[in-house]
Amino acid sequence: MTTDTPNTAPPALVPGEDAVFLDFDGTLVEIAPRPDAVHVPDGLAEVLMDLHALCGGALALVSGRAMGELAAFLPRFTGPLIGSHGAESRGLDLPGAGHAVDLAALHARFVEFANANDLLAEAKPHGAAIHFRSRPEAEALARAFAEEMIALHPGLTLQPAKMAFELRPAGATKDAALRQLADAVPFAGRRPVYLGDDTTDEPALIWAQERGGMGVKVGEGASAARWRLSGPQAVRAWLTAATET
Ligand SMILES: O=P(O)(O)OC[C@H]1O[C@H](O[C@H]2O[C@H](CO)[C@@H](O)[C@H](O)[C@H]2O)[C@H](O)[C@@H](O)[C@@H]1O
Repeated sequence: MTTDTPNTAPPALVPGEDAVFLDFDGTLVEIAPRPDAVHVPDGLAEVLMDLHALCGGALALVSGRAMGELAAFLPRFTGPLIGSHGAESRGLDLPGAGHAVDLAALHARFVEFANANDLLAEAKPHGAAIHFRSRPEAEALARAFAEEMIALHPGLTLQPAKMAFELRPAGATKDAALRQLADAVPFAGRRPVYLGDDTTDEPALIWAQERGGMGVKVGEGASAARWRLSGPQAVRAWLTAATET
């Protein structure tokens, strides 16, 4: 259930006991006008690598982004990645998602619609997204298009995002991926700590708390998380502090 999260900063991480799961956009890095315009601050990969080591390898990035993009944004982070909402991963024993969608045709249709309506199409390895951040008034138009595409592509489902509508494989969710990993090395026996900013993160925030861990909502908005950090800068400072103790 989504509730109003108190504006209470989480207590310090305990790297010897915690398993840390971090969303990317809006959590580790600030939201940008376009998906390819995010700024990754100097030193972020190094902090993540330090914390990954302190946590005995139990730190993973968990994103709706394509895994290859995550890797490209953070080339010096070599730890586990979960991309495309759980449909793909690196360094983890996850099955990935299967579907029978003609992605080339889907991507072409998204580009055609975006060009005709001054929107932005994002081709993803397991789906696609239509972004309306540059034209907020086009939200209903973008949603109608995404719903039309869903109806034509069984196996994909609608994933509302920040100023965007995505199509992702049904069943590929962040919390489903984490449920499959939680009892395996190096995460087993550790307290899950999940940080996220978006609706796609809510089930994972709830999952972490149900397992006796911490859910940390990043930024404004209602959430089921018990803890909150004000934005990516506060997240980075909180993570950095955990590497300095
Ligand atoms: O799960 P996340 O790591 O939070 O990724 C969610 C989606 O993030 C990206 O879109 C969002 O961020 C963009 C850059 O800040 C922004 O321009 C856009 O409006 C946001 O929706 C990404 O493009 C998607 O593929 C991710 O699923």
